[in-house]
Order: sequence, then structure tokens, then C-alpha cells
Amino acid sequence: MSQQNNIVSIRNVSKAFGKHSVLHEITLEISAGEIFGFLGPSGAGKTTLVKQLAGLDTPTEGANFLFGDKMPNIHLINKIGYMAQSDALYNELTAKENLEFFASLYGLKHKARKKRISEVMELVSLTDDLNKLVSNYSGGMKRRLSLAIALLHQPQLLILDEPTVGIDPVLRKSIWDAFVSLKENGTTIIVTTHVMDEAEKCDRLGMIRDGKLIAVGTPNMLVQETKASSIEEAFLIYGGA
Ligand SMILES: Nc1ncnc2c1ncn2[C@@H]1O[C@H](COP(=O)(O)OP(=O)(O)OP(=O)(O)O)[C@@H](O)[C@H]1O
Repeated sequence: MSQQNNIVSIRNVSKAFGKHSVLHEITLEISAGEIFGFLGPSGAGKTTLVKQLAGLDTPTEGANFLFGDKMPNIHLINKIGYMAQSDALYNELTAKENLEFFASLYGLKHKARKKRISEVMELVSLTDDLNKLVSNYSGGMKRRLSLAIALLHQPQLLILDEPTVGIDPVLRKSIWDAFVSLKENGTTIIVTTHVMDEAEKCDRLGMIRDGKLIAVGTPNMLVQETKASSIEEAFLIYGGA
């Protein structure tokens, strides 16, 4: 794999909050155009790691490089779309007003802004709810709106922290179809999940347990290597069960 293909390079990253060690010596390369999933139980350290990749936190040891530059780096903001685990939306505004606010932060001009807003809302099936107050949105609708915002500026790298929590299976499928078409158009996607059927859809998976990267590979490879019958069983075997 050539060096410039690696959009993300995590080099020997550890993180501690006070005495609490949360990430242990993680090293990993993620290449352009792949859907990479971090799979692990609650508290494993997934959010801590992807926050660093989004430039919102720093490691205690080691370093993260995105597009060849050390993070955090303000100049990379336009290349990254980040969707946090809890929605960062203005509840007292409509969805459209929220989108317009973020679009202006990204410097999208009026005509392009209008076009992108309708494209991203179409993608998350919220076109009919564009003018609704976010306070009247359900939890799943808020997740989808957050995703739409992360997609607004057509980032080369999407970092999505549990993007489909609270979203029903039918919509979940349509959102994953959207991820695949974004990937086909060259977007690199990093997603955290603890849902096994989502893990199967990733090109490669990094299994995280207790802050350690216990296995990396394609879903098929991880299952075959452990002679497991499912990703879930493979995870347990890598975790020492
Ligand atoms: N700012 C912080 N200060 C102290 N401890 C923290 C902080 N942020 C995270 N942690 C701790 O780090 C550990 C990993 O949390 P993290 O949110 O990264 O896990 P996760 O794998 O994303 O889990 P979940 O799926 O539940 O979000 C947890 O024990 C958490 O309590």
C-alpha cells in the first residue's frame, strides 16, 4: 500500500485521563476510499480515538496524521466531516436554519448551499421535514440531520460516531447504501459501531477492547482466521474468550 494512499495514520497512540488509561499504543493505517469500522463494546475507547482523528482531542503519547499532516490541524477542517455521538444541533431552529448555519461556516455560497441542503436532506430522507423545528424531531431524525450536516461540505473523510443509533432498520439500510455510494465516489469513511450487522458492511474492521486494538482485517478474514461462525464470535476469540 503506497504511503499517499493512507489518509489516516495512527502512530503508537495512547490516551489517559488522569490515571485512567483509555487507549493503549494504537497503530493503524486507513487508506483512501475505504469504509473502516471501529467495533467494540461501550467504553472500549472508540469515541476517544475518533475524537482525536477529528481534531477535537490529543493523545497522551504518539500522534495521529491525516492527509500527511499531524492532528490537530485547523487547515484540515474542510476535508473532514465529523458526526459526534451526541447531536450538536440548535433545537430552537428549524432543520433548514441549522443546515444554513453550518453551510455558512463552511463557506458555501448561496446557490451551492441551496443545492447541497436539498441533496443531503434527500440522502437522509428528511426532505419533507426541512422546515420543522428540530425540537419537534425524533431522536432518529436528529441523528439523520446530524449526518446531513456532516456531509454538507462534501468532505473527503467522514468520521461518524455511531451514526445509526436510534434509526430503524429500513432507514439504516438506506443510510448504509448512501455510505457505499459516497465511498464509490472516493470518500473515506470511518465509523464506530457495536452493531454486528453494520460491522459486516465495512471493508475493514478494527476491533477495540479495553483501549487496545485487538484485531484488524476484513470481516471475512477476521472470521476465517479465528474459525468463528460470526464477527461477534471472532471478537470474543480475539478478546481472549
Ligand atoms: N473526558 C474524559 N474524562 C475522563 N474519562 C473519560 C473521558 N472521556 C472518556 N472517558 C473514559 O474513557 C473510556 C472510553 O470511553 P469512550 O467514550 O471512548 O468509549 P466508547 O468505546 O466510545 O463507548 P460508547 O460506545 O459507550 O461511546 C470510558 O471509560 C470513559 O469513561
